[in-house]
Amino acid sequence: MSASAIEAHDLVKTYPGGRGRPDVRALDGLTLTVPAGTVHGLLGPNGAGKSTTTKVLTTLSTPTSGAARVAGQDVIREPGQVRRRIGYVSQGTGADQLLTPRENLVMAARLRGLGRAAASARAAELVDRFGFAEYADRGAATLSGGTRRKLDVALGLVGSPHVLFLDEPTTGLDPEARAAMWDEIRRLSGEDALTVLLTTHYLEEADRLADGLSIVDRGRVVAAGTPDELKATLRGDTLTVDLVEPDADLVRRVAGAVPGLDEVLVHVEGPAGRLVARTPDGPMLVGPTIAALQSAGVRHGAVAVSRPTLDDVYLRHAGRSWTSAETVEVAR
Ligand SMILES: Nc1ncnc2c1ncn2[C@@H]1O[C@H](COP(=O)(O)OP(=O)(O)OP(=O)(O)O)[C@@H](O)[C@H]1O
Repeated sequence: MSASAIEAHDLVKTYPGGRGRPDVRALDGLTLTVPAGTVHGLLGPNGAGKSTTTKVLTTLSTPTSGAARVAGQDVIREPGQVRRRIGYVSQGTGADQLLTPRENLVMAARLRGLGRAAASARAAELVDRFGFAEYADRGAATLSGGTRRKLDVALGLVGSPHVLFLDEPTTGLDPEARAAMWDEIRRLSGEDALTVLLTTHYLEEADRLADGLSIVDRGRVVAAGTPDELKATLRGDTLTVDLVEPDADLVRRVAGAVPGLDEVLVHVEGPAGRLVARTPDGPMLVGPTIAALQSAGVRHGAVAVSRPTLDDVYLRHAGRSWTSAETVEVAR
């Protein structure tokens, strides 16, 4: 296998709009390279094109144009070869709730063409590796959400893939189960030199887990690199001021007039609000910003200066805020 486990070049995928509506360009020239043995995060908000990318790379969907190779094989010309080398864990559970985890694993192994004895051995290996011994012979429906999701991942590994695709592996899990899943994914990639491509809309997940990241917006990769590299592209600090019953227009006007405050965002949710701005020197700007807000009669709470986060990176590259794309307004 080449050093890249996934190479996608200029992928375009167009869906018919239907009823006279224009076509939907779900992928608009998406290019992606994932080195073998790494965890790569495809990060983007709903509708960015993450699932469509995964479908093309797992051969479930044919691109309108462009090319891609996965585990050294061409997804369009050699889809069968690609499928033999990958595992895919979709958003919904792949486990049969009427079977036990062990029976699910055996069935998946049999479907992959393993004989009875080999399938049982593979299931036992995965039960052991995922620490399922206690649950292995209970109905899958009785498992906790986190354990069920781990079973999904184990099912994705039955065929000993080179590349594992995880579509939103922790959506719907509580924080503890999410952290356990992160540990599992890290362990998997470390132990087996497995390449993992995971889609997520959790910035924290991408930051903690991914060796490399591609930020996807409107069907294109708008920024790529390690989480630290991406954050390092932003110089300066983020200044955040909690607001009490704010007048968004007034706050935007006042903050926008403070020299040195850039990319001022005002986010209002019910009686609470938040001012977020970028600045080359956060500590120096706290005083002038608070003075300006107070002299305009704006009531505020906590003030914080922080180093850039992936949220800021996304804002810079996609031109809109991550956490509240619909509610945030940008003033420049
Ligand atoms: N089968 C389809 N027919 C028409 N449009 C589609 C189809 N599948 C996806 N789309 C559209 O393509 C765009 C990208 O969708 P996609 O599901 O890839 O995004 P996503 O980033 O995975 O979002 P989510 O996090 O919601 O799964 C969206 O505008 C979506 O509505």
